[in-house]
Amino acid sequence: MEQVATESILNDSRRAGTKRERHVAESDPRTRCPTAPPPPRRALVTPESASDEPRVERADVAQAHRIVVKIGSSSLTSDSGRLDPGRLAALVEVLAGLYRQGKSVVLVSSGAVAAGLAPLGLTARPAELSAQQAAASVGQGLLMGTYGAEFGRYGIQVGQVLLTAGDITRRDHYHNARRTLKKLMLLGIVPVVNENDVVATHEVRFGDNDRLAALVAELIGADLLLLLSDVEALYDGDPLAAGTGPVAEIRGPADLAGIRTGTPGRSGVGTGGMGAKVQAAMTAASAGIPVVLAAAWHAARALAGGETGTYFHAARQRPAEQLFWLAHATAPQGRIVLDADTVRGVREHGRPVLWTGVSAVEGQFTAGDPVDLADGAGRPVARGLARLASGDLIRLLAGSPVPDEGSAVLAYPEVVGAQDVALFAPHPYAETGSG
Ligand SMILES: Nc1ncnc2c1ncn2[C@@H]1O[C@H](COP(=O)(O)OP(=O)(O)O)[C@@H](O)[C@H]1O
Ligand SMILES: N[C@@H](CCC(=O)OP(=O)(O)O)C(=O)O
Repeated sequence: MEQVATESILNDSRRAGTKRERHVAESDPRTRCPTAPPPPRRALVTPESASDEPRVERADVAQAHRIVVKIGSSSLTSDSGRLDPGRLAALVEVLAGLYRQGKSVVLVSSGAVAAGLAPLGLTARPAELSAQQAAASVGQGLLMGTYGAEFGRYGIQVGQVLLTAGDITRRDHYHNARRTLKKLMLLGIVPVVNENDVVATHEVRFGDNDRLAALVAELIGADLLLLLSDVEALYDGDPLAAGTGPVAEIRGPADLAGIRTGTPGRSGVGTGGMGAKVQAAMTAASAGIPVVLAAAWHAARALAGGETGTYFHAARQRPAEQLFWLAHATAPQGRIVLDADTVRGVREHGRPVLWTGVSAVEGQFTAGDPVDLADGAGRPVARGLARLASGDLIRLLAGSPVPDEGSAVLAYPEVVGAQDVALFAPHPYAETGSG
């Protein structure tokens, strides 16, 4: 799971109550551009103080109109790890209530692999990818059949939307997915989204659906993301360990300091664990979307703005869509290491990356590809869109002529334009590796 966060999120977490089901370049003349660069645009959202937008509070959740609800495998399965139709029915009843109020709902549902276990005679999630894919192939149909029947009881139609990480990475596909989702909602159909497990590979895979849900929330311009799981909230440590407790709210990255998240719970069917949920929640929050992380059995209460689960405050401004996509939906094709002046210029002044500020090039990319920008210690600073192919950049740095494009490059020596940079912020919470 990529540890990408935007600068946009702000700052004071409070621990809440009970412990119930605990299961639960700049001035260097070398870097001056001979032609005027485009005016620097701050990457993503600037801190909270820069905005006059009112902060959305938890109680406002009840007013949300366009809602993405994500439910994990662990909340759809019985203790034996099989799909539990009763749990699906309970969720659908809540979502149908939203629908009746005229709200638009997109459901991101895991559970395909779990639903396929029994028909394939399996008792646990298989480790082998092809076996998971076979289970998902059988299970996705059963999952949709059950959702179709349950929503049908309320006169609601559902539409299946299967996405791969690759679909989201490509900008034209990203836009296509948005068009389809919006059309379905316009038609009064509830989209049921899952990863297209059957074609996903180890390399290009969401794995869990948390990040997918955050991306879908941005895609449709949601005003709420509800992440439902088998635990009542984000805990400040392993929920099963003594002395840990639920966290009521996260106002920004600083609140994550000291919080330890582990891998999936004991259901044995979830995949991402709490780290993936926190990452997804922060991603959506950085896009200006408030997030509630709650237990599936508290879905109705969470949607009514009740004090349950963990509330992640949204950034007050939505970032430019292109920068959100760049930071969160793309996969870097290579890495450009920058000198210290250029790092400062990019981070603090929104300046472009000039080839003279590049100290090393890693990987193979072509012009237009997403690349990570790193500092001298290799720490990722930002993601940007390369204007030069890696080969040309390496030739340029070596002082060799660049075929065809040489004169253009020297006249306008930006390797990454200022408007094509999305800054990263470090994630202060720790992954423990155990749930
Ligand atoms: N800090 C934490 N707070 C809450 N849950 C945690 C934490 N660390 C690990 N977990 C585990 O994460 C599990 C939820 O992740 P996962 O099994 O992937 O669920 P899902 O199927 O809903 O995606 C919980 O059951 C819990 O045991
Ligand atoms: N796409 C997969 C999701 C796998 C999974 O378990 O995800 P999650 O429960 O969100 O951690 C499926 O439908 O089985």
